[in-house]
Amino acid sequence: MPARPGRVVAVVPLRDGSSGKSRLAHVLDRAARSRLIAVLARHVVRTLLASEGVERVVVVTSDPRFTWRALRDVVVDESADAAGSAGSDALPLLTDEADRLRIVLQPADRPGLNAAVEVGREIATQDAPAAGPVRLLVAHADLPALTPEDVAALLAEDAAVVVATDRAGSGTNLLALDAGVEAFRFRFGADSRAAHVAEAERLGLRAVVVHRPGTAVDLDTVEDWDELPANARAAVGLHVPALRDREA
Ligand SMILES: Nc1nc2c(ncn2[C@@H]2O[C@H](COP(=O)(O)OP(=O)(O)OP(=O)(O)O)[C@@H](O)[C@H]2O)c(=O)[nH]1
Ligand SMILES: C=C(OP(=O)(O)O)C(=O)O
Repeated sequence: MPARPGRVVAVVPLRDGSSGKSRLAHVLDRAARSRLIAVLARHVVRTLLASEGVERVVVVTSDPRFTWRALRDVVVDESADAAGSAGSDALPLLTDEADRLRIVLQPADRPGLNAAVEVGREIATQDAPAAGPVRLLVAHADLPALTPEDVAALLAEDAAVVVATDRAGSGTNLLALDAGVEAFRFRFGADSRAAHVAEAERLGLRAVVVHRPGTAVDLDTVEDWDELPANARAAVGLHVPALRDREA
């Protein structure tokens, strides 16, 4: 059995519903990009909450309003039973997952992706060590093919640092890390796979690089869309299938 901390907290950076997916701006208008960001985030958060061993999910965002709207279906129980028992003017009933999800505002004076992940690490470790050490699982919010099996595979790796690369093998789509290693600096951005492995080496930690279809496919470009498995395209819904047509 891996000797890694048993408590896993997932951290999902999600900037906002308007500035992301800029590399799709030539084929999707602003409203469609915003819908796409929401669909992708919902998929990633649902997958993490459904993954064995993930205790809670912390989404760090500069737009909590957008994020709450995007994740509403995850936390609000829309079943007929819930609607019937709640009455028309009652507050909505929450799903079982609701108390395992936290949406956190990224302070304006701590901008950028790496700062967002750092905020997530601080929150994830707030109750450690009293409640036990934490394993951090950082996951980008735009991974349409991610499955609970992918998450399990990353968590099964017995290395202090686990990097799941993007399609090109140069970026980092997910990163698992013993949260107690505070000296580890997040290096998301260009060539982050190499930067994260170098960071592990600097600290004398073992790093493992993982490349799986479900972890490698993010959705930044039209080419990424072409690489998506059919079931992941279906999960994304109606907004993107027209990408090729609109480009022509
Ligand atoms: N909280 C937060 N999340 C960020 C920030 N920058 C990027 N992210 C998130 O990090 C993940 C990876 O971001 P990118 O791959 O750069 O994607 P993107 O936001 O769509 O950006 P572009 O395609 O470059 O326009 C996504 O979940 C983003 O929402 C940031 O400054 N703050
Ligand atoms: C942020 C990263 O990449 P991208 O912007 O391509 O998702 C990364 O791989 O660290």
